[in-house]
Amino acid sequence: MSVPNGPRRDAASSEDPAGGLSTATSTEPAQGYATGGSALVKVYGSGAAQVRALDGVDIGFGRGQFSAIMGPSGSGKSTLMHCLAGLDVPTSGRVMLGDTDLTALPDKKLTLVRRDRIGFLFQSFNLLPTLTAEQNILLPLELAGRKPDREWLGRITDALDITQRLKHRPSELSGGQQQRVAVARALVTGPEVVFADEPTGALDSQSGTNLLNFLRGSVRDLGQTVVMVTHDPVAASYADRVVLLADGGIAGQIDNPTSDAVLEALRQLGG
Ligand SMILES: Nc1ncnc2c1ncn2[C@@H]1O[C@H](COP(=O)(O)OP(=O)(O)OP(=O)(O)O)[C@@H](O)[C@H]1O
Repeated sequence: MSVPNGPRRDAASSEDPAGGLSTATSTEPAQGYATGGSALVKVYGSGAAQVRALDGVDIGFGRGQFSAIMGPSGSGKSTLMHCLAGLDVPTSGRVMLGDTDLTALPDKKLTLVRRDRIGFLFQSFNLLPTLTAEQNILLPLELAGRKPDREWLGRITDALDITQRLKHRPSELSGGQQQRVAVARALVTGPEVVFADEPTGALDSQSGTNLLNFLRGSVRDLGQTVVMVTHDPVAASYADRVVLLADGGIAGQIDNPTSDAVLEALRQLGG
């Protein structure tokens, strides 16, 4: 799978031609990044049942970078991603999407930001069963009242090798095809950031490899920013950077990770 030349990538290009690749570190504040958080705390429950899922996290993800978030079970990966993506609200701290402070937005505006500026990719493909593949892909645009860019749509679906399957419903597609439809849906709006939660978790290894290559290519060729939560060191090795979490805090980072380096880091964290 190769990645088409994109139509327009206003966000990824202008301010940071280096794509943030060399400058991002896990302890810098949120501003100036595609997405990030400052002093993020997330507390669930109260009293004896209280859990501090995030315990003062400072993190920035550079534009045009493919980042993986890893760590032992319960370390706060999903919580961090959900807070960054505006799916959950931190107890305190600030979440930035570009120059927008998500934590300062009222619910309605946050919904619009999620719809218009963020792409989502989950382990379960979350396609609507009654819609065709094409209708599923175009849904975010439809909800936004935006007209599809047919050329862009054609390029994405060609690159993902699903052009022949667009009239089919999800139940008529393989798991790998369904996930590729979900990828097309995540990219169709030209989002500033794609958040992916275990995107290869439900795929066979060949489909998973294809998907990771595509995501990698979208970063390389389109300047897409991708933030992925994964348990899989091989999946993480496709990223430019791995951020390690432990007990709700940043435990380290690995630039240009190999699966062995990730495995060793996780072993040290007890994951
Ligand atoms: N809605 C919730 N209510 C109460 N506690 C929660 C809730 N969501 C998460 N937690 C707790 O917060 C901590 C962090 O959870 P989180 O799901 O972010 O971890 P994770 O690193 O993604 O874990 P895993 O790898 O198992 O998916 C855990 O102790 C979890 O039990």
